[in-house]
Amino acid sequence: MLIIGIAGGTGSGKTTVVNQIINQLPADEVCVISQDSYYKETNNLSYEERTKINFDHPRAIDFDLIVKHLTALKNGEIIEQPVYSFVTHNRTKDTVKTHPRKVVIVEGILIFNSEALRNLFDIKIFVHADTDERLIRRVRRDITERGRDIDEVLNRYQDTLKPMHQQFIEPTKNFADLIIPNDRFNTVAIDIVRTVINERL
Ligand SMILES: Nc1ncnc2c1ncn2[C@@H]1O[C@H](COP(=O)(O)OP(=O)(O)O)[C@@H](O)[C@H]1O
Ligand SMILES: O=c1ccn([C@@H]2O[C@H](COP(=O)(O)O)[C@@H](O)[C@H]2O)c(=O)[nH]1
Repeated sequence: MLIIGIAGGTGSGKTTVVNQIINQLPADEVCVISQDSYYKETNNLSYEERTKINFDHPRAIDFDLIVKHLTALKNGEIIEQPVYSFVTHNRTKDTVKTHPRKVVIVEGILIFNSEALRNLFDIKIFVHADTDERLIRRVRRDITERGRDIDEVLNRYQDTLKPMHQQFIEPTKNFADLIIPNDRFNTVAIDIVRTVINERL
């Protein structure tokens, strides 16, 4: 099994890069684990309280469960990946059966913050896009796909996204084996990653 970790700031294009990597691979040879699925359960909080959570701080993530699930996949076991709702800011009651595959891709802003998780990756990739580009993408995406308004996105950006990016996400670039510049679509980098994967398949 080849386990690839793909980190990078919000809006850097991690999900897009993952989709570009996997869209030419046989579906039964690859699976994706999203860090967003592993936000800690907050059933004890009201919706109002959940909107105040700092989702860009490592303590918001259930790293123990990601490590447990990844280890289970490595051991050939099927896992029940949680499903997260950005509308309710909580896990839903659903799960997605995720089968062990030859290639497992884990993507998320904070995945290189956990040493235990880092140690499970065979290849660590950091997707980079400039701050202004990421902000523009985030504003567009959160309004069209995640039901937010412009004030909510900009306030969250100033109060948490920017400082958390500087404190926790950008420094983990140093752990990367490969940095993909993604201000524009980077087909050369995607081809290189695909070649590495194909060699291992
Ligand atoms: N290289 C790129 N050029 C232009 N837009 C991009 C690029 N990569 C991603 N996007 C767009 O930016 C937004 C955020 O990308 P996404 O892959 O969801 O980022 P992330 O998963 O890192 O938050 C999406 O709307 C996506 O279509
Ligand atoms: O309920 C939530 C949980 C998280 N977020 C934001 O999501 C991004 C991480 O997702 P990307 O796809 O990598 O952008 C993170 O910056 C959180 O602030 C949210 O808005 N609501």
